[in-house]
This record gives sequence, C-alpha cells and structure tokens, in this order.
Amino acid sequence: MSITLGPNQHGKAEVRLVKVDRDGARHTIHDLNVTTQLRGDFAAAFTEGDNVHVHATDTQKNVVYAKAKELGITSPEGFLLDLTAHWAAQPWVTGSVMKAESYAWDRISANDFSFARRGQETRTAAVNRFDERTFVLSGLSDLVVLKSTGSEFHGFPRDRYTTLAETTDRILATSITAWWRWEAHPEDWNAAYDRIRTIMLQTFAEVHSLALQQTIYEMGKAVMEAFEGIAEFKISCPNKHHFLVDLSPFDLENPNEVFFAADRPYGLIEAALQRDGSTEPDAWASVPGFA
Ligand SMILES: O=c1[nH]c(=O)c2[nH]c(=O)[nH]c2[nH]1
Repeated sequence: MSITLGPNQHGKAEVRLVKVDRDGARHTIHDLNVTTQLRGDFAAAFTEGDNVHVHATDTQKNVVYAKAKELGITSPEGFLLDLTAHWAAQPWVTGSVMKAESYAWDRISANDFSFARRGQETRTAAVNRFDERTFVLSGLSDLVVLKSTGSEFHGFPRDRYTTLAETTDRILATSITAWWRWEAHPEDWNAAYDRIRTIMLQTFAEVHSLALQQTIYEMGKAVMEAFEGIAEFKISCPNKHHFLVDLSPFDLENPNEVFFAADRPYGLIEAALQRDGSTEPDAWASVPGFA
C-alpha cells in the first residue's frame, strides 16, 4: 500500500485589512477580510518537510497589505485579481484562490471621516415590573462605527510595562451597546429611538476624541440633554484596535492608510450616566452586563 499526497494548498486566512483613501479631507474606507491560498509545486513541504518552495503564509499576508498600499483598492474583485496576478508571477505557483469578504460602511451624514457599518445593529427593549413599579429600558447593540481620523490618545501614565505609543491621529472604532432608562415615557417610542440613534452617531462623528472614554460620555450626555425623560444611560464599547501596518520593510510609506483590524484583545470601555445621581438597580437586574 502506498500513500500519496493529493490536492493541497497553503495560505493566510482572514487577513483583516482596512485601507483608508485619504484623498483630501474626505476619506473613503475599504474593509476587507482576505484569504489567500496557493497551489503549485509545494508537495515536498508536506511529504519531506522541505520548505524550499514554500511561500510563507506570513509573506502572503504581507503581500495583501503591501498591495493595498501600492495599488489601492477599488473593488474586492479588482483587488483579488491584483493579488492573483502577483502570485501567478512567482515561482512554483500554478494556481491560487484569493477570497475576500467586504464589509460595507455608510457615511455618518455629511461627515468626511466617520462611518457606521451597514445593517448590523439590533434595537433592544426591556420592561421590568418589580414590586408594583414598571421600568422601561430601551437600547441598541452592535452599532459598529469607525472614524478614520479625529481621534487621539496620549497623556496616559508610562511605566516599565507601557509600550503603547502616543498618537494624535488614529482610527477610532467601536461596536456600541447602550441602554437607557425612561423615567418619563416619550410620546413616540419609535421616533425617540431614531432620534437617539442619530444623536449618538452625530456625536461620535463630531466630537474630536481624546479617548474612547470621552467619546462615549459625550454620546450619553447628548442623548440625556435631548431627552429629559431619560434618567440613566449605560454604554459598553469595545475599542476595536486598528494597528498601522509597518510597510517600511517593503520600502513603502504608510501615512495612516493601511491598517490591521485586530479583533482581540480589545479595550473595553463602559460608563453609566445618571441624571441628578439617580439610579434604580432593580431596573437593570434583567439586562446582562448592565447591572
Ligand atoms: O481611547 C482609549 N482609551 C483607553 O483607555 C486606551 N487604552 C489603550 O491602550 N488605548 C486606549 N484608547
């Protein structure tokens, strides 16, 4: 009996790429999850552990980031064709498969550099009756927003464990989960929801952020200023880090254009805002994570 190696391929899966086109003040973003796989004369790596032909998956990842900078992205198909052409020209490669998921973002009103991810969020509500008292909570979850500039983070303490560089221009991105408690009901629940969502998005877009902490506080404050009937506002926001890719090994500059969108770990910033310091712990008892 002989065992032979059949079809095989190797590559990097789920390369999270965010490319910001910074042509003037109005930015455009491309948010892709790219998977690359090569086929060709690579059998020896499987059968012998001989890597002499292997295009390392790490190299394949680097090509994704470098080509995003060198050639730009106009469509997922166009970008994948560019990657395919690159690999077709390399030795030992006889075939490949390049795949991408593309996440769509809508511009937040007229803002030049703030976006909300399309079609992700959930509107939430909870009515909790407790000892003859009825509490109404409204909220939303998974409202994903990103601004490609207008965000800084510096001035934090440094000690021997601190490695984070200070920045005056970074991507700020988060997925908003928020709840608010109504002390007085609005006239129209649906209109109130739409308005609150808009206020949160506008505030995210317009506040020049010195920290995600500041941004989420300002969002809650703006909502509570617009709706006197809201007595408490609670918000939980992961800081979805976007790391600038170092393209200098490829002799490319990267002036805040090509980013690695990391999924974990993430910062987690949470806050509760209260009108006149009032809180009703019973009202929150049934909302996980928001006790
Ligand atoms: O907006 C931020 N808040 C933080 O508390 C923090 N910590 C960190 O590493 N990056 C950031 N960003």
